[in-house]
Amino acid sequence: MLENLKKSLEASPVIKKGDYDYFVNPITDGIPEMVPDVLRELVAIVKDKVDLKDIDKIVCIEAMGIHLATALSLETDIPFVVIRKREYGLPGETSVFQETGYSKQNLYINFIDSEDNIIVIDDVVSTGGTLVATISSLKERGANVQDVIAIVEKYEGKQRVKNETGVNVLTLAKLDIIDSKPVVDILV
Ligand SMILES: O=P(O)(O)OC[C@H]1O[C@H](OP(=O)(O)OP(=O)(O)O)[C@H](O)[C@@H]1O
Ligand SMILES: Nc1nc2[nH]cnc2c(=O)[nH]1
Repeated sequence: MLENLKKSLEASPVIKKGDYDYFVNPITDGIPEMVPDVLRELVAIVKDKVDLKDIDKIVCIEAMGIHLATALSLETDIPFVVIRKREYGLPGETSVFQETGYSKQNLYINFIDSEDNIIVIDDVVSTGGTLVATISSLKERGANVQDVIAIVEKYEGKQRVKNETGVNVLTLAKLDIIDSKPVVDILV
């Protein structure tokens, strides 16, 4: 299963962001072009693995969670909300400090209500900084974070998310960068 995803991840160029090895792939960057069949296959697996019947909202993180949430929303008719990198200053907005292996910035949460039953979908969990901060913030708002999905797991971030939030992230592929080359295992 997911042979196309494996091939695509293995073909990812690796660039440097400071000391950080950053892989470039359609799922995580939108370049090279995303093949619709791969996206369909990912959504089919998420639908199969996650109980979506009581989910009020799919929540994704700008930018590279948006195409995943869109595809899942079209397949399930569940609405989605984007955690943005832009501040709106709307009533009820909360900010989250996001730190990755190569960046630091604020994210802004709007229109996720107390008691909303949500799933979070993102492209990659690496250091876990993004998901730890967003899951904690969503819980503080009173949302019930039923499931969290990241298509690719890199480094030890998934374990960090588990340790710091208690949430198990569903990941479909593990990618390590060894000698500047991606090494990939499919997990489902
Ligand atoms: O586990 P972490 O180390 O926190 O890394 C994961 C995050 O890094 C990327 O986001 P980025 O802020 O680069 O934004 P993008 O989606 O716009 O590429 C990715 O989309 C994840 O949200
Ligand atoms: N595309 C991409 N996104 C990331 N987010 C965190 N690490 C990475 C990475 O290596 N590549």
